Amino acid sequence: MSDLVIETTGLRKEFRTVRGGQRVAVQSLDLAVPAGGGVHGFLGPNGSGKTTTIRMLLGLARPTRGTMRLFGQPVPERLPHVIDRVGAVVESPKFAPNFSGRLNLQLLSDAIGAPRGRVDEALETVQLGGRDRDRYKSYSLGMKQRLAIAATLLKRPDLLILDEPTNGLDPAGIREIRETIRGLGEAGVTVLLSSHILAEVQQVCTSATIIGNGRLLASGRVDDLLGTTTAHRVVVADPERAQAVLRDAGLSVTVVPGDPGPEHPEIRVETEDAARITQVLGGAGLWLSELTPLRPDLETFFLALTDAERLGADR
Ligand SMILES: Nc1ncnc2c1ncn2[C@@H]1O[C@H](COP(=O)(O)OP(=O)(O)OP(=O)(O)O)[C@@H](O)[C@H]1O
Repeated sequence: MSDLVIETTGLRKEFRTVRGGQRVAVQSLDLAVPAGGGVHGFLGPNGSGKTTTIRMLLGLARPTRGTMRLFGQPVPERLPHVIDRVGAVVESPKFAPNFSGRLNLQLLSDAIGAPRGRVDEALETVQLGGRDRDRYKSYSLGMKQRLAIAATLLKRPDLLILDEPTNGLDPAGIREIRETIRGLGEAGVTVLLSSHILAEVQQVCTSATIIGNGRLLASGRVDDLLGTTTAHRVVVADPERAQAVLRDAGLSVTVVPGDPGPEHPEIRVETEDAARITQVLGGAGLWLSELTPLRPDLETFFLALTDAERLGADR
């Protein structure tokens, strides 16, 4: 029994262009999303092949080459056997505009024969904020997106695939969707969350796959991808003396303009050993007002990877 919820091997998709040429949207993609719940980011710049990959997994597009498995079952061949365990929001779902969100869900629930109470349960999870009896057409984009997620929850999926669910939302809408997704991951649902907004995804994902030009660039736990802290930011009243003292102790130090400005410089010390910094400064009678571990964020990591990919592609 495979412990991967999603597994693709050598996946490739070619499209024919109108001029009779060929566009490779996905090439040799090995995607592995572990079972056990949590949010897996599927990250890549616009046009990198995320939607195409998701469409193939859901049987909406046919791969040119390669194999795919959902819950260990080969798809699309065995898709009918696993599709009940999969919820997906890929394109804007079609709801009846003049019916309430609740009625829309009730109709869907009846259509799939879901047990009574599922509609309440799904609405509870996405927090429609008491607007469930209002007409769908009066909903904000964020509410429409939350209703779409609620619709997928009617069958209590083990795997939820969300393609850019925060596209077009304002910061408050993004935060609400993020909290919903985080809650689902914590409740044991495995979520594949595609996005090109990295800062956003970093806050909810435990693991991630990064693609560029249809190719795998990196995959793994977010903590492992980013590595550990290698430097600290230090704020002290006398940065000049602090620099000298730290350098005398053999530490590598750079001075960076602080926030609110260059008149409040901060010191960057290239060590993961926070205790050593406090010991050296304290020994010289210099007291820290701030000590912050610096880690690369996913955005920096992603841009470095995808820039390298772009440079490679231009060659
Ligand atoms: N039906 C199609 N016919 C031709 N080319 C296509 C088709 N669908 C996608 N493509 C191309 O395949 C590439 C990958 O597109 P895809 O939509 O999968 O990327 P994406 O990572 O989801 O991007 P985005 O973040 O913009 O949604 C793009 O170059 C796109 O133009």
